Amino acid sequence: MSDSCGSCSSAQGGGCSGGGCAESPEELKLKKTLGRIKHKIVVMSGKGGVGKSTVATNIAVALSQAGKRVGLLDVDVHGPSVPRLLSLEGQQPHIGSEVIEPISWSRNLWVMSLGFMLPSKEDAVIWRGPVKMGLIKQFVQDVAWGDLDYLIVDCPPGTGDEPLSTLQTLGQDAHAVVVTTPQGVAVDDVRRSVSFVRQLGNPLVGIVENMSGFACPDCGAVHNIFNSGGGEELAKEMGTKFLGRIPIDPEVARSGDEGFPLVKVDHDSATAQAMNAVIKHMLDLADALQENKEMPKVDEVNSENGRVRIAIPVVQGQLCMHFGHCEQFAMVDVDSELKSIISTHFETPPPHEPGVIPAWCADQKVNLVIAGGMGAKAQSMFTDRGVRVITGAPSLEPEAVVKQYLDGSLVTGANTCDH
Ligand SMILES: Nc1ncnc2c1ncn2[C@@H]1O[C@H](COP(=O)(O)OP(=O)(O)OP(=O)(O)O)[C@@H](O)[C@H]1O
Repeated sequence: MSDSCGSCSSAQGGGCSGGGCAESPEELKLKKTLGRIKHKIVVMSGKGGVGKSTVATNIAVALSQAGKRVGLLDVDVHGPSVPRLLSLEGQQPHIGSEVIEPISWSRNLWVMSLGFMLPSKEDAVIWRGPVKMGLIKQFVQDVAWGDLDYLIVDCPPGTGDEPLSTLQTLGQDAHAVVVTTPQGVAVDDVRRSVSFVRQLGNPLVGIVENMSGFACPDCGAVHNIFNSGGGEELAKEMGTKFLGRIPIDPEVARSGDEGFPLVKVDHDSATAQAMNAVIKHMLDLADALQENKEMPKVDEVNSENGRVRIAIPVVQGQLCMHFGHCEQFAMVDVDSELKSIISTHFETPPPHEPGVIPAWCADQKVNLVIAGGMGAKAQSMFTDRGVRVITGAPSLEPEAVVKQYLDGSLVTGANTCDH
């Protein structure tokens, strides 16, 4: 068995043929299911009770109201609350010999939750890690989700088995949304969640600050009774997007208790508008994927005997969102035929002056630059030297960015420096 086979599940199950790993029927089934889902969004939080399930449910409902085909998966094995939030308590999904039918909430929103499987809502679930991990995989692979525009996953809080298993099952193109409240402790926990997502190499959509200010039921205005802005500061510090603030609103709690998500029953209040502003970022993912289609494929980029050098500006070991302010460039050499990384080394660029870095990159035999933001002038200077440019890449470790680029899962957002 080759070294690279050692960690694969086929090898561990004894099914590796040695000349390349044959995928097990389960792995093929999972791949097929995931191949029919355009966007996977995992809603996480560092801490419990910050409104993660409320946000996940409202995202799913709002996307379905926008005409998208949506699946909502509640993998909070210790406190599944989605059935209550959608008035689906007591529903029983049909379990066939090969598939489980999700519960249909509307014409284009389907739901699966462990809550449907428990005999009563008082039942506690005491399962160890491997059982929970198996269950999460089964909920993705064995549920008849069909063709979806979005699968929204409500994860338990923290950075334990369930979020790990969820992201590993859904794959490297699953995006994370991290929910926090403005308080310091929650913000610290979120810092851990963001690092966790990055370590796994998954992209983040960004951070939502829930329970931020108070929406007065009498005058409709939002009052900042406690601190707010912690989530926004953290997003800035961690180089990710701030998706917006949602105030504390008694209507959110009431509509949740009654099983009608706020975005279904209210379109005009400050809170409904705040939620819709957050959801707009999920809708923008589709546009980003569209832009991605224009991305040059690795075999369309200039190369030297099939070896393409990709330069990524980095700061503190991760892609730097501002091209001109990077500390170093990671030079990642890839085999354009095998679509694999050959080697990575780091180079310190000369001081940033207009035109200097494009010339220096060309001297370093760079064929492609993948950056967060880059001005139009710099882009054309690269192009003039035969160096292709991709902008709007996420702030991840350089090899994680290149792996996503090579397997076609790199999702680019807005060019953060488009002057
Ligand atoms: N913006 C808000 N305004 C008022 N109440 C809210 C708001 N967001 C959430 N809540 C309420 O806070 C409580 C906790 O919310 P929710 O269950 O969504 O949190 P969670 O982070 O998913 O919790 P858990 O850690 O238990 O999974 C619920 O009663 C919910 O109705």
